[in-house]
Amino acid sequence: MRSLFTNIKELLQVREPGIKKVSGKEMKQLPSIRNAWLLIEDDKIADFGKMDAVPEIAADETIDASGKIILPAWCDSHTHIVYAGNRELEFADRINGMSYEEIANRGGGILNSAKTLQETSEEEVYKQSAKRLEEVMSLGTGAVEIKSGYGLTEEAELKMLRVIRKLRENYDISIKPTFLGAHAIPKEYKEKPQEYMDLVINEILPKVAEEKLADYIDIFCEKGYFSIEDTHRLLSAAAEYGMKPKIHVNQFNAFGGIQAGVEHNALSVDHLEVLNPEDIESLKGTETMPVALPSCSLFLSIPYTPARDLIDAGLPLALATDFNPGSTPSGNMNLVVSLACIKMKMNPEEAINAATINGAYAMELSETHGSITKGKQANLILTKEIPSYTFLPYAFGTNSIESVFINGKKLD
Ligand SMILES: N=CN[C@@H](CCC(=O)O)C(=O)O
Ligand SMILES: [Zn+2]
Repeated sequence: MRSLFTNIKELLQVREPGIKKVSGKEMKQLPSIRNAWLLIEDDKIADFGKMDAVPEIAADETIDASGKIILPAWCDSHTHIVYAGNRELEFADRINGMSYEEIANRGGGILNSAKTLQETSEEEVYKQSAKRLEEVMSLGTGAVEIKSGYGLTEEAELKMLRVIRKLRENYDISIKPTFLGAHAIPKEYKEKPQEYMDLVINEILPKVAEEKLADYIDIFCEKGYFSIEDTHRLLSAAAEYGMKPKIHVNQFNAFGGIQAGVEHNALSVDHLEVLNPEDIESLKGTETMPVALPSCSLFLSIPYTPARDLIDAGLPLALATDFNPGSTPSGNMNLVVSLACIKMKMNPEEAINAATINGAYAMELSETHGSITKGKQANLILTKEIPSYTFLPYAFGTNSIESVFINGKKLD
């Protein structure tokens, strides 16, 4: 099947093969072709160029994209899409003055979601999660990472990871699974947290590895959750199974989480709302991608990741949603890109790079996703008629997407 797009107002994020990520000043560059054509063949990008030099092409269908922009689908490298139920009651509590921390301390928060997930059947968790996955695909997401972490028992963590596996089997979208057993300390381990770490490392992790249920390891390295020592221990154990770290650090406190991640060659360090100059220094010269989650900052009214400090220091930055029931009940990458511009002072070019090629890097997908490159997966966003790509983050409440193509297929 060959589909030809013609008269594309602007074809965005056009790159040669081999670009894994963009950093610092490069993030300001968003290569594009104005008045372009694009050919997709089955699930891949076959060719593209300028309309004034369009070759004779025998296509099965031709789509006139006059006035419209085409860009690569979003790459969302940090989500918790698999969960059960919701936490709208805690949302109301927060409106009435309780903090996220206070809610967690009274047994709510992650433990609340874990209880619900433990009590929900695998089929039902799948059903609820599939609905969310379909929603984010329709919003332009073409590759996604999904974490466990609302199980917190062997049975429930494996249940979550099997749901992720089933989503991978049933949906034509790249999904990268991450094991986040160390997301919170269950109530029964409150006085003996080391025993919970023993359970995660000695019992659950080997089963996850045996069933090949996760590519990555994650931990919530935060005061009141897991320490630097826990982080070193878990990441060392996971390395034995070939699982690379993608870890939650510096959400509320900066106490060495980034350095721990970098020491273990983390693929990404995520959140980073609270950063000190040493954190930025320690990321320089590494292969670790910093990941910002601005919808979480919006929802919890916490600081936004200081994107300018990171980018101006020459570092790369990726943007992701953090879609989860407690801190970010939204998987909308379009909103993330808008917030990055409005609240983090990222330029539209930087935000689009962060949400495409750098997001792909944070899932080890930059060879196949994240740019308009010959041979890459045909994962595309076709916009409505819009004045420019800056209109996407500018019109933050508007749906500017006309259609989404994943692996060459247009979503219904
Ligand atoms: N911070 C840790 N984990 C999730 C939120 C968990 C929750 O509140 O359910 C996050 O990334 O924001
Ligand atoms: Zn998260």
